[in-house]
Amino acid sequence: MISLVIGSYNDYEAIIPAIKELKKFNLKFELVVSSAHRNTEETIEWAKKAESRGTEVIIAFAGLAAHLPGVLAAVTTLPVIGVPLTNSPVSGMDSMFSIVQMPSGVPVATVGLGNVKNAIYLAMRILSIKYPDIKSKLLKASEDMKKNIREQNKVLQEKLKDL
Ligand SMILES: Nc1c(C(=O)O)ncn1[C@@H]1O[C@H](COP(=O)(O)O)[C@@H](O)[C@H]1O
Repeated sequence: MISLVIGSYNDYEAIIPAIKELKKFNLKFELVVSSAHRNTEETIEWAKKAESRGTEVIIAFAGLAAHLPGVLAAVTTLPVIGVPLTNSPVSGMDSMFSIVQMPSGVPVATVGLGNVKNAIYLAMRILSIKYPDIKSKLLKASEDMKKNIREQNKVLQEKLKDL
């Protein structure tokens, strides 16, 4: 199971594309709101129990001073992916640095600013080591992507003829 955490209910809108991706691939997930800053003890308790509840990868989405992924990573050995959201006056630079600059021994994997879908793909890659059906889904998605680019190229070549 993939466990998704958002630091605030206000992050929900931004992560809808990630939820759609999870549903598209028919992956088991849970989504909770929990904050390392605002309900610290509960967040730590949740993360400590995550593995025994069946979580295999945690994805933590947060904006501003995004300490959430790092705090989760500090209390579990599960892989944690941190996603910097872009809702700040500095367009997510604050969350990106908070997530990426973890001290040695407490790694948090990350993806591009606001790239919530890539967090799902990265989680799938981690899980594909254990689950062949997830690997098949990734391979199929990769084939679809290639097909899509070939189609885009066809359209482009036709457009060029008209110039
Ligand atoms: N970065 C964190 C943490 C944390 O790291 O624990 N908790 C909430 N937040 C972030 O604060 C932003 C503003 O939240 P509010 O809109 O609720 O004030 C959200 O993007 C959330 O992820």
